[in-house]
Amino acid sequence: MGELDLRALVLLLGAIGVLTSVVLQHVWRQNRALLGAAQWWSVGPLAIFVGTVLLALRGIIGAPVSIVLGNVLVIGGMTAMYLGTCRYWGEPLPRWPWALLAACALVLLLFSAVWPHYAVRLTVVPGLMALVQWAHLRVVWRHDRSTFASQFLSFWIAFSIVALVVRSATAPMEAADSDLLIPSPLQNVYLISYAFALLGEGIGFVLLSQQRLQQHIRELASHDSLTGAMTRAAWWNAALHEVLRQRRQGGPLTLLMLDLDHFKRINDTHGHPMGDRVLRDFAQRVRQSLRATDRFGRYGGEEFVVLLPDTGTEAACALAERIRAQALGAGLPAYTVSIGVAQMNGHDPHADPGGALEATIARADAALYDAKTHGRDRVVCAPADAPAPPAVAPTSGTAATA
Ligand SMILES: Nc1nc2c(ncn2[C@@H]2O[C@H](COP(=O)(O)OP(=O)(O)OP(=O)(O)O)[C@@H](O)[C@H]2O)c(=O)[nH]1
Repeated sequence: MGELDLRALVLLLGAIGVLTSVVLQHVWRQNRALLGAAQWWSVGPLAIFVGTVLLALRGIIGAPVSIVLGNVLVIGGMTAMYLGTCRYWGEPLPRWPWALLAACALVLLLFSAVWPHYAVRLTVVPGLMALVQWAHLRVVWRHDRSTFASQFLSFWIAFSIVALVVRSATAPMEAADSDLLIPSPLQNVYLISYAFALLGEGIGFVLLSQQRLQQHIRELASHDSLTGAMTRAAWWNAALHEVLRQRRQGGPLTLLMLDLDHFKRINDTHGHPMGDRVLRDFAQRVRQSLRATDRFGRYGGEEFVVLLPDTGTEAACALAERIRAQALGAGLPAYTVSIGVAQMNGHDPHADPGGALEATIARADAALYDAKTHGRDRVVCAPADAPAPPAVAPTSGTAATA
C-alpha cells in the first residue's frame, strides 16, 4: 500500500468524478423539466475533478491555488451534490454551505500561506466534508428510506462520512511536514475509500433519476394528461382494490358519476381549446373537494367518476352538491354539471367485486341519467339497496333522491 502513487490515486478519483459528471449531465439534458437535480449532481463531481487536479499539482503550482482552491472546489462539489438532492425532493436550497465554503477558504489560506500546517488542514477539510455529507444523508432519510435507490445512496454517503471522520480524527497523528501526496497507509485507505464513495454516490444519483422517470411513466400511463384524473383502466383497478379493502374492513363505499352539461355547445361556441380549459378547471374543482383516499377518474370525454371509501349516501350526496355548486374558474364560459350518486349494495364477501362495481356504476349512471332528463345542473342520489333509481323530478340546484 505504501508504494502507491498518491498523485495517480488523486487523479483517478478526479477521473471517476468526471465520468460521473458526464453521465449525470446526460441524464439532465434528457429530462430537464423532470430532473433539474441532475444538473447540480453533475456539477458536483466535475468540481471535484478540477479540485483534485489542482490538489495533485501541488509543488508544481502555488499553494494558494493548489491547496485553497483545490480543497474549496472539492468541498464545493460535494455541496453541489447535496443541493442536487435537496432539489430532487423539492426542498429549499440551504445557504449555510456557501458560508461554510468561505470560512473554509479563509482557514486554508491561513494554514497554507501564513502558518503552513498540514495536520490542521487535514483535520479541517475532511471534517467539513463530513458535515456536508451528514446534511446530505439527512435529506435522503427525511424523504425516502425504503427504496433501493435511496438505500444505495445513503450507504455510500454514510461510508464516505466514516472515511472522512476517521481521516479528520487521525490527522494529528500525521507529521507536521507531511503532505497529501506523501504515502501513508491511512492516506491510501482514505483516498481509495473516497474514490469508491464518489462512484457509489454517482450511481445512487443515476438510480434516483431512473426512479423518478419510472414514477413519471407510471403517472403518464395511469393519469389522463389533460385533467390529471386517473385513466379509466387505472381507476377500475384502484376501485377494485378499494372494493376488496372495504370487504375486509367494512364501511360504506359510494360512487359519483359526473357529467358536464351541454359540453358539446361549449366546444361549438368557444372552440375545443376552451373546452379543454373547462375540463381542466372542472377536474381541479373536483380534486379540491376530495380526500386523499378518494379515487377520481376520467370515465370518458366529459364524464368523470369518483369512488368514495368510508362514505355513505348522505355524505356523498352532500359532497356532490358542493362540487355542483362550486364557483367557476375565472375567464371561463359558464358551465354546469349533473351528478349521479350510488352507494354499493350488499356485503356478500363471495360476490364478484368487478360485478359489484359494475352494478354500482350502472345505478350511479341511471341516477345521472335522471339528473340529465330532469333539467341538468343537479345531483340525483340513488337510494341504497335499490336495483335502479326510479325517475323523479328533483328541484334544480339541489341534491335529490331518486
Ligand atoms: N374540448 C374537449 N371536448 C371533448 C373532450 N372529450 C370529449 N369532448 C366533447 O364532449 C362532447 C360531449 O357531447 P355529448 O356527449 O353530446 O354531451 P353534452 O353535449 O355534454 O350533452 P349532455 O351530456 O347531454 O348534457 C363532444 O362534443 C366531445 O367532442 C376533450 O378532451 N376535450
